[in-house]
Amino acid sequence: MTLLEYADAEMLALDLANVMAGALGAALRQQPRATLIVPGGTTPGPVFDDLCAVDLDWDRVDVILSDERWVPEADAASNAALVRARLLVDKAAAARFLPYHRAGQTPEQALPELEAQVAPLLPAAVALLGMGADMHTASLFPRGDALRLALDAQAPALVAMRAPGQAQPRVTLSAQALVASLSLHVVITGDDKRAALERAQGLPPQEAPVAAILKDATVHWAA
Ligand SMILES: O=C1O[C@H](COP(=O)(O)O)[C@@H](O)[C@H](O)[C@H]1O
Repeated sequence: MTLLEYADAEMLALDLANVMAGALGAALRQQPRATLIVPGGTTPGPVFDDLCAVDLDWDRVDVILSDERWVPEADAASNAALVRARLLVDKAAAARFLPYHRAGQTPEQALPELEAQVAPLLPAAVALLGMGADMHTASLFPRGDALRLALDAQAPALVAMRAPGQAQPRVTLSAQALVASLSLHVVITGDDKRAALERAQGLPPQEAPVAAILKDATVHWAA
């Protein structure tokens, strides 16, 4: 794991967006299309604001979520809604986005179709992940009902997850799908998450799921 510390969240967002754009550009010089994995939640918005303005062949980029809360996009909890509002605008509006939520279906019902669409897009050229103070990343939650499967090296790309304290069911990329990414970044802010990151490094992934993806990751932190 590499830890990069920034003077403030604005510097972090700018630098991280540039690093991600560089890695996406490099991938697009080698292959016809490139996949970008992005998180939801409260942290990545400023990174999206900078990344969406970068000159890239966005029409050759496939954007998928690290995970989704099983709610329609009109719901404030929707990760897809965040991505549409903050990333898929400006130059990045040309990217292709694959949302996960399917109205009228449970995650389990939707999974076969989603797996068939997502698996061919992996490994991703670039993945950006968030982390909660409880040491979850994507929707790999401590005590999640499918955590064992999601941490398994043979796991499918996508796993349905329910976890104590989480209002909605989730779908999440498995740890294997995340760590296969060619360029893997984690964005965190605040002292509580910094302390959680340090704690996670001494714990097994069953207790601290983020530990499963840290080995080759670059963690970007600002207070
Ligand atoms: O529930 C989620 O949480 C994590 C972390 O979110 P944050 O609000 O603490 O930044 C996020 O990475 C994930 O995509 C989301 O579904």
